Amino acid sequence: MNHWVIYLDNNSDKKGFIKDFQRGIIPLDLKEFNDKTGSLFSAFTLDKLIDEEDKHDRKIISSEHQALETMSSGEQKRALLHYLLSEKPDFIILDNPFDNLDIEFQEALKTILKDHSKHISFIQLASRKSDTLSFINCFGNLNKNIFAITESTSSNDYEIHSAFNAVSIPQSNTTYPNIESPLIDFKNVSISYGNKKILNAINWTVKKGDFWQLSGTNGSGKSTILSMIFGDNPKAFGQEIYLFGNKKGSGESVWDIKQKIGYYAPAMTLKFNGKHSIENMLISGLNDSVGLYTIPTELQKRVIKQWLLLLDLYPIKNKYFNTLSTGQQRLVMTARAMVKRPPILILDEPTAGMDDESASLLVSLVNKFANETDTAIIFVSHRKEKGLKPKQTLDLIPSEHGSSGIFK
Ligand SMILES: Nc1ncnc2c1ncn2[C@@H]1O[C@H](COP(=O)(O)OP(=O)(O)OP(=O)(O)O)[C@@H](O)[C@H]1O
Repeated sequence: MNHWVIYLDNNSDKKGFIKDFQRGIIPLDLKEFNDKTGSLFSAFTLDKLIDEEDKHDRKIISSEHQALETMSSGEQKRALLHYLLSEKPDFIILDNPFDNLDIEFQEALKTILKDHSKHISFIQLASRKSDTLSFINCFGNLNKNIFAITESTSSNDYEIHSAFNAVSIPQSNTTYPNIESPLIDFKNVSISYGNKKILNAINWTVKKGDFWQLSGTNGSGKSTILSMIFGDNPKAFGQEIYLFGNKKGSGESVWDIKQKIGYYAPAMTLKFNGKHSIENMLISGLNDSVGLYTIPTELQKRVIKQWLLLLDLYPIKNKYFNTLSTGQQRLVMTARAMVKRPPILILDEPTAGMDDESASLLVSLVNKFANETDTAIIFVSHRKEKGLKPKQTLDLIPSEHGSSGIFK
């Protein structure tokens, strides 16, 4: 039985390839899949299922106890795989299956896939060569929408970039009066959902200029922590959580808090599918808006020009953001979260789904933020991202009493 890996890079038209495949427009080399039934294991399928469950108020893969939407990424992927396998397709396309998964769950997923590889073919779409499944026996790559067979490849060791050296991180004209340090202070924070204990007595202080990696296995509570800082998770109220010196829930609106935090998670990119130029995308970061509703000032334009030069995008500043490669889009979005030089920058799994080269570029940019500014950075990731230089790590270690925090 054949199992394929198809390597993706910044030029790959993955969406187009998947769409064509589903419509039966299949490259000649893969014609063994003609007239076979296939399923798609991807973030896109999950979003569709969540939407459908929501709209029709019915469980498709939610369990008795929990809605799909509230599950952690690992739990969602486990539920999705279980559901797809139960439908017994001839093949499953695995779209970057290990994104957002911790090592432990990656291993569990590899075992499940290997067990099923005896009777189901897998087509793995992989941005990282090191993710290649052990039982893969056919290799290809995708350049734009052209598929080609390649030699079997062992994982590549990507050179870490030290790009962005020519220009310093630009200043901003946004000011933040009365910012108290510590910026974030969790005192003995414990959170449960019903009987399920999620966080157990977390004590965590983030100060000006800190560079944290927040890590932990799937379901350990990383998003829960972020939602208590950046979101309006009602579980935060009644806890001893201080943001910029104020107790959470004591008057400051979520909007007040969001103004002082730059935030980027890859899912946000989908919101920007209109016709926004790269320049306007960055300018809109100064105003925290999706589009550009006010005419930018000369000063704002000057600041953004520096950012465009830094990112080496100045010559194409008028190009539409949605025509850029995934890697370039991520760089722009990460910079966009930083243009107002916020006291806190949160990057939530920013390298998920990126190829090795673009991930190393993004890592370089984030290291530069840390070196040249006093913004406190919180980088959430399961991967030990090669080249990333956080000064401290908060690792969430789950137990039946909820996750406790270990500092490294
Ligand atoms: N509204 C909710 N109701 C019930 N359980 C919830 C709810 N929100 C989160 N959980 C549970 O809390 C636990 C922690 O979830 P969280 O999303 O914070 O983990 P995570 O570390 O971010 O995981 P991942 O890396 O997989 O995204 C999970 O077991 C999740 O199912």
